Amino acid sequence: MVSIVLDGVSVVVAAPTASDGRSVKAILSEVSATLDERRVAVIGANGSGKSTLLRLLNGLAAATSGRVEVDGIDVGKDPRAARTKVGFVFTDPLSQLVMPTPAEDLELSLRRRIRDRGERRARALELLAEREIAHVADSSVYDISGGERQLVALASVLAVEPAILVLDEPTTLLDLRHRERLRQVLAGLQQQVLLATHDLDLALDADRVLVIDEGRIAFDGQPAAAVAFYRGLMGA
Ligand SMILES: Nc1ncnc2c1ncn2[C@@H]1O[C@H](COP(=O)(O)OP(=O)(O)OP(=O)(O)O)[C@@H](O)[C@H]1O
Repeated sequence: MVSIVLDGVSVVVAAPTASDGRSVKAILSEVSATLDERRVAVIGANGSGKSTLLRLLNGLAAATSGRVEVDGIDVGKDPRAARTKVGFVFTDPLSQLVMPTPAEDLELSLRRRIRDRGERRARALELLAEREIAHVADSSVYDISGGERQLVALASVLAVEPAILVLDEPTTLLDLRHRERLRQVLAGLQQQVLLATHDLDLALDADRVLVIDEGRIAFDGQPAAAVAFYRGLMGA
């Protein structure tokens, strides 16, 4: 399995305050982990640093110190190469569906791989059919449901066959049926999957779970133990 290496990673940002106007805030502090399991979940309180950790993998966030590596590529040195390895699915799929219809969005993803327009369209429809959403191919992305949009975003990201799939709170906007669909899809993927979630059932599907607390890894291990630890941390 592809590996993700976080080696002493800190992310520090300027956090101006009324008193000194120049203080800084550590969003992540000295985070180290080598992740080579197929399914890794990251859980933690709001604002603990989960999204920032995920965004380090494709260079959307930059490490202030330490090293981030995906599939042997140093993200800090070559974020462009890292982005070819990492597919990113955001909580709100509308933030990443850039074309008017699902079919066109997939065709855009496929443009470098399939030059012929007819072939590209056929492949786009095939990929939508694989996700059981072929019926929305030519609808406006604004007219389809949030669950359908999430599946379109996933299909578009997977169309370029990334080695690693990163998802930031992918079930937040989904009803129970779409959430189950997404869980099944994730379980069947060949890619390494790293996701941040508040959905503890989704975390329990993982092979390994990191609990982030105030920018540090507070627990790293088996899902059931990690969820129990997190519940304790939350006083729940
Ligand atoms: N570029 C930035 N500049 C300043 N503060 C930031 C920046 N990025 C993130 N933060 C802050 O860092 C903290 C961690 O944010 P992050 O989005 O990583 O948390 P999270 O664990 O994903 O939270 P949630 O569960 O609410 O989505 C938050 O307090 C956030 O406001």
